[in-house]
Amino acid sequence: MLEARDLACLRGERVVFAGLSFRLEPGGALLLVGANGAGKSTLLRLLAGLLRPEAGALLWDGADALADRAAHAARIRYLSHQDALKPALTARENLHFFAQLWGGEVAAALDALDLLPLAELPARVLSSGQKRRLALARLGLSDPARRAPLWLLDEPTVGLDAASVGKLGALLARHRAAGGMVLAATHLPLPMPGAGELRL
Ligand SMILES: Nc1ncnc2c1ncn2[C@@H]1O[C@H](COP(=O)(O)OP(=O)(O)OP(=O)(O)O)[C@@H](O)[C@H]1O
Repeated sequence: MLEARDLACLRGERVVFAGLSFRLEPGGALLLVGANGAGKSTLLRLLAGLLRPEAGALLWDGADALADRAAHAARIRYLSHQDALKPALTARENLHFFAQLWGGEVAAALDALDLLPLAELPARVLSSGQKRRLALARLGLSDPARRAPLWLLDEPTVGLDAASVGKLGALLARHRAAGGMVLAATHLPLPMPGAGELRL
């Protein structure tokens, strides 16, 4: 279980948020909402272990989640605003790189976001929505032994068409049904039935 207790975070000299507490149980999901600049991306970066909280604690099963960075990295998948694709590699090769780290079936992960017809194209020629789909397809990788329970998604549906939003919804539902958790910052509708809302 993930628990944030009284988290505070500074960017530059400014307090972005303080006194932030929430819990997320296996199978749970939380939508991060708030105006531009409210701190949604900042919170996701903090939860990913990329920023230190100024105050408060982040706990995983009751223990300091950030004490062991490698252990924390293994339990998360973080999708930022950037798609983190290698432009010269094909869609299939981009996923193959991550499959070597996490395991999983590249073809099935491509298929989950309807990318098999585009598999042999270099990432640089994909449209922006297709690039986002390829970034999201990484979530479909990993064998059960290396499954990362906590997915941190920053504006996952930007640029996606309605069919792709539905496919992402199916991926999120499968993850949660297997006990996974999702935290997603978004200004757009995201199909996550039963998700809580955290307003920053
Ligand atoms: N490296 C930085 N140095 C100083 N301030 C920063 C830095 N990064 C972000 N900030 C500030 O922190 C605040 C929160 O930014 P953040 O990107 O978390 O907002 P957000 O809620 O994700 O916004 P959006 O909806 O526009 O994506 C903003 O005021 C931003 O200017």
